[in-house]
Amino acid sequence: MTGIGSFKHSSEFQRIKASVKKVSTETGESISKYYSNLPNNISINNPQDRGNAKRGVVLTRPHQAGETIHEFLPYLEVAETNESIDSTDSKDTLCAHCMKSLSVAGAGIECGDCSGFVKYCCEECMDADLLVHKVECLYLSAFDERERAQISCVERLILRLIICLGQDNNLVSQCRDLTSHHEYYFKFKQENNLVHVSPSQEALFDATESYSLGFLRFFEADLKGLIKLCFIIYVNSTVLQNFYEEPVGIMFDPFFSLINHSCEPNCILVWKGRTASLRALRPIATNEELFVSYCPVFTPKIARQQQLRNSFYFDCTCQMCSTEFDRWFPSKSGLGGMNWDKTGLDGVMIGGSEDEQQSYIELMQELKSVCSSEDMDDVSVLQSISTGIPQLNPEERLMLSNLAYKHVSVVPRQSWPMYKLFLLLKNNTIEDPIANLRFTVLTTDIENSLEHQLDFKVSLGMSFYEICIGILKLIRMQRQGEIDWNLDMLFWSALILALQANKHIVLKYNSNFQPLTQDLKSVVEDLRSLRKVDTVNEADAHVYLEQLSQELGGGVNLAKYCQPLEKEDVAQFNLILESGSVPDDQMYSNFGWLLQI
Ligand SMILES: C[S@@+](CC[C@H](N)C(=O)[O-])C[C@H]1O[C@@H](n2cnc3c(N)ncnc32)[C@H](O)[C@@H]1O
Repeated sequence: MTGIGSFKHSSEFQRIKASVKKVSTETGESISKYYSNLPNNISINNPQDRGNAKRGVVLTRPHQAGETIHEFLPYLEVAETNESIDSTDSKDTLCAHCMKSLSVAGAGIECGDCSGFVKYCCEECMDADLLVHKVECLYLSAFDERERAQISCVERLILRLIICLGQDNNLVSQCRDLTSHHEYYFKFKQENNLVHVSPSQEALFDATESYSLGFLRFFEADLKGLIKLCFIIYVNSTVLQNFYEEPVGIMFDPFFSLINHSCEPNCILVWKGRTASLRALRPIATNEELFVSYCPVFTPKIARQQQLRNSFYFDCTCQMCSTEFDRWFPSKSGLGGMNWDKTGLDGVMIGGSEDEQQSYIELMQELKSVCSSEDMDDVSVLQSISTGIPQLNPEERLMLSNLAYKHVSVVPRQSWPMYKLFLLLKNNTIEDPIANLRFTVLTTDIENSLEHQLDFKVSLGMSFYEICIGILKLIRMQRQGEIDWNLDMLFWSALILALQANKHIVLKYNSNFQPLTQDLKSVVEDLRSLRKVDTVNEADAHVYLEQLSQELGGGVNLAKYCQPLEKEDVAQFNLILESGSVPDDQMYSNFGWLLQI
């Protein structure tokens, strides 16, 4: 690695400075020529009907539901290194180049110069990343270890973008005209806090000031350009997910940045390891514009709108946002739903009963009591209800269980607040395998039914590893005499869960939708391969799960969760496997017993 002194005398340093300066001003010209490597089934257009949306992406030929529209390696990716952020059990340290889980892909090589902050799975990955990391490393080395651990992956993505600009003129041309909304920052600064900004925007503006000054000290580049680059990343980067749809970092890609938002998207990005695959969620016609969702679709309407306004600076006018009531708070009749007041948690039921209105209001008030603090403003309250997963104390847990029990008979189980309750209870019952499996089933069932309703694969949030853990923990408890359960019922439900997980996997990863019987066959095959393990012991089960996690694309270490399996456990699996398949009419009707909260 070169030292900072020689870097600052290098031509690379000068190129970066010149590129940042160039990015600071827009050209307003047509950008298509800078995207000449796009496949010919997509093209960039200028939508007329959505205010300042500028460009969008359209299809040049029809696509079927499930069809791959475009596969690409994101231009830039950064794995999350700050362990306190969104940390989930299944997450593992990722290789900074290929993004594979280090415990799956290899022992791990650390970059010595930044004291192991950046890790790789092998020499090849380290070499492949060298061109960017050698400059990144100089930047990171200026911090002590404690400070470095606090550096967010957003800041690192901006840093990597700045470095890449010096190496790629085409990227400079692409970035010049990307939507960034950095003008809001300058307006806020110039008008001396007169412009209304939310607390989260203010926090972002403060972070921008600190990032851009740090970059200014290091690169001595144009400050306006550096600030614009921060906003290019805020507005155009996307969360990087592992197979289980858990956030593991962020990515930026100039092509993906051109796709506009709809709360009823017609395409979705799915991950196969490092490869991003853009898939049609429904049939899309020639000249139809592509839309992804910038926020989780299954979120209350006002929370979605606030998120879009806050982070992307536009008012969504899609169909889901234009309905009179919020579709995620439906009446049991299916003909109406709640319309929430924008400034509080008061709402009126349109086309449903008063009881339903009362239930929804009570549910939201109680969710507010566990998810937000007293001094939050209305925007933050809504955001925290929709995104927060607080730790519940035993009284709160009991309160939420009773609440779910009380209201499930009044409002539909597939409504958003019921889902939120089950999700909170699922996340707060990790120590109680039975309750945990029960709430996993409940959330999964709702996600699954949404998938059918919407023709849209929402984050199922359910995964093979959760099921494996759930089943194996229960088997162990049964064996140790801690529970006395009807194993038939347990395994039957577990198998159905596994079938649903498998269905999700098949839908996501095969380009054609497959009939149910196919899914069924393949999951039974999967479970059979578990049975095939001759000596049933922990190591074999680990090997099986590790193979599975490798097939599924890295980023997760399934084996960590495996519980020892013994012969009699496998015999129980056999019972189910020998019974063949689950009849269709049982697929979605076997959860009654789990509803006894
Ligand atoms: C990732 S960019 C999408 C590409 C952008 N249209 C362009 O031409 O650069 C995100 C920005 O596009 C605009 N945008 C995206 N979806 C929109 C929509 N449904 N309605 C209005 N503006 C939208 C907003 O300004 C948003 O901040």
